[in-house]
Amino acid sequence: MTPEPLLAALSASAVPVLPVVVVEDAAGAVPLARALVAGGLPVMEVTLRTPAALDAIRAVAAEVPECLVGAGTVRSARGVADAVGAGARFLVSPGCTGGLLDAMEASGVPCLPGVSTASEALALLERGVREMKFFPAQAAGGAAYLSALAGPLPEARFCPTGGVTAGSAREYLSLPNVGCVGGTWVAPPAALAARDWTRVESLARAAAGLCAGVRRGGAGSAQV
Ligand SMILES: O=C(O)C(=O)C[C@H](O)[C@H](O)COP(=O)(O)O
Repeated sequence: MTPEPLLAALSASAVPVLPVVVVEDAAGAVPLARALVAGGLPVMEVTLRTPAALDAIRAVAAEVPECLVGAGTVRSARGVADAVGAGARFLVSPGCTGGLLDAMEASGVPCLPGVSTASEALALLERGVREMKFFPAQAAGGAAYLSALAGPLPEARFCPTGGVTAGSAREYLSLPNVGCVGGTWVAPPAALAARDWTRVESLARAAAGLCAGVRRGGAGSAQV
């Protein structure tokens, strides 16, 4: 069964912003998810970069069902299995290999494999994958680069991540080939370390306000 495309769903939602979080303390994951939901962003990508990540996914999946929790920094078939086993409802990777894509597709949950070049995007399109993460977005060329890909690769839809900020999110979202934007600016490591959920909620609310209603791409506008 082909899972529901993630970017299409986020793009169609009121607020196409994907908070990326690096969780050092699994005990903070539930209040973090609740703060994001309260701020208007009911989705969270937990990067598999810390020992606490899988417990964090497990806790949010069990206790905050209104938050769509997924895993980021998925780099291997093992990471796919661990993340889905913990309850991840989507998977995001910084780059992609054939083996990783096989595992992601077999997982049964929506995936955003990472690319940063036209050739990598073409390789995914060749496999029938139209939704991808563009990483590291800012360092790889930013909105100008993505805009340039829209001509030759009109069917590809991207989630730019890596260096995206409150200041650049709207510019990305105004591109026809961007379905949502992602990043840690909504839940910065310092706020998580301080367990400052009020700050996270207010950053989420600001991001939601900033990005609501921006004209954007997404599967709905994907004309091939
Ligand atoms: O490796 C992955 O799969 C990732 O999830 C990478 C993250 O999306 C970015 O590292 C977030 O970048 P910043 O928003 O600039 O902090």
